[in-house]
Amino acid sequence: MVVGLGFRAAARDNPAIIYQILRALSSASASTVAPGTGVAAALRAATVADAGTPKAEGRALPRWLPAAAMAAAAAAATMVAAGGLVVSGDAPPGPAADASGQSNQAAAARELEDWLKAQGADVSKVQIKPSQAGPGAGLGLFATAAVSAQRHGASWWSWLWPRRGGAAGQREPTTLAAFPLAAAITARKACQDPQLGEQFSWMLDRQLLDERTAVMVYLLVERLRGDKSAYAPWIRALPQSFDAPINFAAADLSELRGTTLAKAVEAVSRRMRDTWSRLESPLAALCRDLGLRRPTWDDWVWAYCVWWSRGQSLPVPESGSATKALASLSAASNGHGHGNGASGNGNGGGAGLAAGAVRKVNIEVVEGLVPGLDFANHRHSPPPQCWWEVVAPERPTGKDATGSTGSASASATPSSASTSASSNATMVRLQLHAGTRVRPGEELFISYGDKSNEELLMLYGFAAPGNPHEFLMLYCPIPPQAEWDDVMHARMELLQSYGLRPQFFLPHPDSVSGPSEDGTAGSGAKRGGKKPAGGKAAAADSGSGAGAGVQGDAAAEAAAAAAAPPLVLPGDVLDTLEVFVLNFQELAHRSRALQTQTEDRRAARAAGSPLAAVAQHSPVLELAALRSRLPRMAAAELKHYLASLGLRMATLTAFIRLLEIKVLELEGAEGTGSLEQDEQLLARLDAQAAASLAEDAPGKLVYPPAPKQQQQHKEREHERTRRLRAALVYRMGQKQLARAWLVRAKAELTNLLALMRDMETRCSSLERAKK
Ligand SMILES: C[S@@+](CC[C@H](N)C(=O)[O-])C[C@H]1O[C@@H](n2cnc3c(N)ncnc32)[C@H](O)[C@@H]1O
Repeated sequence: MVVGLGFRAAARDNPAIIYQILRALSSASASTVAPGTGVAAALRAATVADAGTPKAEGRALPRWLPAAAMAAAAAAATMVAAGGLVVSGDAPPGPAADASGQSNQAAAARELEDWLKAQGADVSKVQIKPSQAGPGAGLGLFATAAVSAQRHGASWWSWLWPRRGGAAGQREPTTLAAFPLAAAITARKACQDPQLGEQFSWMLDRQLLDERTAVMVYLLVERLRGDKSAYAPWIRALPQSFDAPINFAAADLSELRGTTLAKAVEAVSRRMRDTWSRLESPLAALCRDLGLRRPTWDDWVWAYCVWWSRGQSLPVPESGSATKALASLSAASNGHGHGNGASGNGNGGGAGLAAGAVRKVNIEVVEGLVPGLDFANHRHSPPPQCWWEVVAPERPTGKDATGSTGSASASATPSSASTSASSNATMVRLQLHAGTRVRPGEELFISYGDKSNEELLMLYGFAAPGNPHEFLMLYCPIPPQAEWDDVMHARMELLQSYGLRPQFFLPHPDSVSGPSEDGTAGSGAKRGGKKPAGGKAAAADSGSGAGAGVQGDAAAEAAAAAAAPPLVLPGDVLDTLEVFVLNFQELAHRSRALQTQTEDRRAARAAGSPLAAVAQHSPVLELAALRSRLPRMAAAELKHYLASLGLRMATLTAFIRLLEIKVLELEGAEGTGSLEQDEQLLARLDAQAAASLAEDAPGKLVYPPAPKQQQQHKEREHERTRRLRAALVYRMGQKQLARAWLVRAKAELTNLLALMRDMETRCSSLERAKK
């Protein structure tokens, strides 16, 4: 069975290619690597040899969009910084202060701020210091002044002086900080490296190295360059270790037993090791030539984690604001002039476009790390105050984007960017959401996107309690391809025609919207849907213990099922499940129906007629509605519905089986115990955190300071607890989801069976009466 990474978190490593490239690099200095040399031949050979290697699945960069949650955080006046340093509030370091901790971190943050200013950043309204986002959150961005951003729309005084109020939606966003794109670390920047630039350019031009790997390799080399690196102050402020599970020790990993993440971590670690095994020696030779120490596996993991936890896709407009440019593009493609204000980071925080103001602006997407902005932490609730966008200097219309845009700025060296946050440099701006106000000293949050805890933990090393974007991933078991019979082939072909995979994602059952009246799939989570029940509430929703279901005698069971809210399965989930229960004839029938539908749509498109909405492939069956119509149904209709309900019964049974397996994986002997046990463990951790908070109260001086060994031991304990807590929050969410769906699915099956029985009874009595 293919282990799919539900969150598309796998790195796009191309190990064979990287190996060849690095080998080539190691045997040639900057001036000697050129097309047509022996190196070029070696690389050509490498590309040919690699042609058969399947491409790793690409994934969208973690985009920092607005959304929701920070949790247990407030408790963390004492926390272990991501760099493994113990930080105690804001108090200046006294004799007992951990010299390697707070003072180092504060000094690193100050040095970073000076460096950012020298690059041309405007950080006058922000400060980088220890975050309060949660245990291990490291540093964060804080406001140094009170700032507020007015709501979009007319000002309150506009009825008095209408013209001074300005048009609704045209207000410029309030900028809290601005970072020059020229200082961003991108593949282009790697190409400008005085020693390695030519090699990077040459390899990227020939697509022998992908942009992300180039940036990771560049990051690694920059770190090894130490004080000589152009980014030294930034690198010094970065975490030295990460809580992402690829760094977990075996004991930490065992806390994830039975989860999708555990499988994903295994797969990613294997790929990373594979990449490293190919990278290691050529990279070592390269570093030796540069006079740097030999890079280690830990260096590679560090670069990998830095990239995945801080990298961004930067939409760089040729002119003006990315938000407006994106709005203009969508307005132009929609053929009308009112943008929706969707920003570069998708948070809709930017100013909208006034009607008639459409001006098409080209955008180039650059992947990279933006020093300074990358210190902004995430939360989903309360909503983050900030969002970011790239703003290029205004240029006259009509020019082509690619040559002369922000990308040109992106290619400048850091030092040449010291033009201050002036209007002639492309800047990445941290903007305040309209209608928001921040106080001095308040931590500024952005959103990393509507990410589940699986994604947050995998990429960023933390999980957010009460995350509204949680989902459960289920796999349909597939035998090895060599064992497929005709039916299995037909199943997989139909699945592929639907554009589906043998796996699906389940948000909380309360957040799924039902199918619309025309039968179109109500797939996915309902926006602003009911918040998933957490903790005890969810446990109550889900019965008790592993595999808990509706218990008691048949009457009580039926009554409980009848009282349960109806099960709404997202359309794609239903379609996927049905593919695995249909028989051969039914599969062929579905295939033909799909073909007809495709042809109809093609014909409609050619004729310029409106396209019919794509309907969910399985029929809409609302049990309550069917039951209320039952007394009026004729025999033919009853038979028709009995056939459909028969299929639904099989689908539900398969679904329940998958859920039972999942619950067992999570809570059974191979898993990590029951949800109730997890709740108790989390409560214990909270109590311990509260106790140690009192012990390590900010400003409390301990003299003499604890011996280094003792401090290190304490730091390791903190790290272990932090990882355990993150694993707990994530796995509890998974257990809650699995149980909630199981209870709902079992109740639906009970109701469905009762309805089928009643239909059959009515059908036979109608037929008897006819005779
Ligand atoms: C883009 S960086 C932000 C800056 C980071 N705090 C630092 O010290 O460098 C992302 C990392 O910040 C931390 N982080 C961000 N938001 C967090 C949150 N809500 N809770 C805990 N850690 C968080 C995680 O370690 C994550 O990998």
